[in-house]
Amino acid sequence: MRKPDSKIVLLGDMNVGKTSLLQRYMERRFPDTVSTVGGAFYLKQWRSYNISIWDTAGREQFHGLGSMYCRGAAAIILTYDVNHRQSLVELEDRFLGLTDTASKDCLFAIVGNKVDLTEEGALAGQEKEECSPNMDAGDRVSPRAPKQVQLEDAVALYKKILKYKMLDEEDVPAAEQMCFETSAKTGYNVDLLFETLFDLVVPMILQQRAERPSHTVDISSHKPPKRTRSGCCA
Ligand SMILES: Nc1nc2c(ncn2[C@@H]2O[C@H](COP(=O)(O)OP(=O)(O)OP(=O)(O)O)[C@@H](O)[C@H]2O)c(=O)[nH]1
Ligand SMILES: [Mg+2]
Repeated sequence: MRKPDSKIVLLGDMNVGKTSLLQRYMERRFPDTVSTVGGAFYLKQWRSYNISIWDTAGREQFHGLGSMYCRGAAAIILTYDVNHRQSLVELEDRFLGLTDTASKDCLFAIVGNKVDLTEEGALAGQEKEECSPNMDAGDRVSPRAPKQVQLEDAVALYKKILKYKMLDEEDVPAAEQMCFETSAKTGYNVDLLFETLFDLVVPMILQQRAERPSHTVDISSHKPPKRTRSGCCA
């Protein structure tokens, strides 16, 4: 297997839907999930590049592994549940520090999942998309409530992250481009999320390649050393 060209990591509290988002994108379905143990990864070919996408465990007991998974990451998806404010708070309190091992120019996306459970999601007609024949989880009817976390709260967190990382707003993608509301259940915005990130990491891959010292020796331009009379090389 070829070494991945880039790495994207999903972080966030348990139960916010990290595994479901990844399965929705990679397998185009919404299966029953079990709480992740440690981590797992998928490999996605995007154009001619291999991108690894790491799913991590949100459970407290696996917290120590988070920074290991983030090592060298080109992008991190910080995931919360729009129906649980605390899951957004946890991103700042518990997960942001884990990203210190990521690449220095790491991108951040902030993703509020489970919008299908909100009144707003229902009004936006997201239920229509979910009637797929492959639906095998979550097809129970859920009571709807107003969203507990607004998109502006995610935008505010994005701006805090830039400060924490000492990044200039002008040098990174705009908050509006990097804050998403999704539903792994209906598929709402899931392709947009992953594919926006893939398109943003490709130039990073190209830049890394350009900066990497070349180990290739051009033998056609190599001249053999001149021989001296004594037979030693000059
Ligand atoms: N209604 C709805 N339920 C969802 C959505 N995404 C995930 N779920 C449900 O939420 C529960 C947790 O989903 P997971 O994907 O396992 O959550 P996780 O973030 O991977 O959790 P950990 O692995 O423990 O960190 C499951 O019952 C999912 O079916 C969504 O968009 N809408
Ligand atoms: Mg999981």
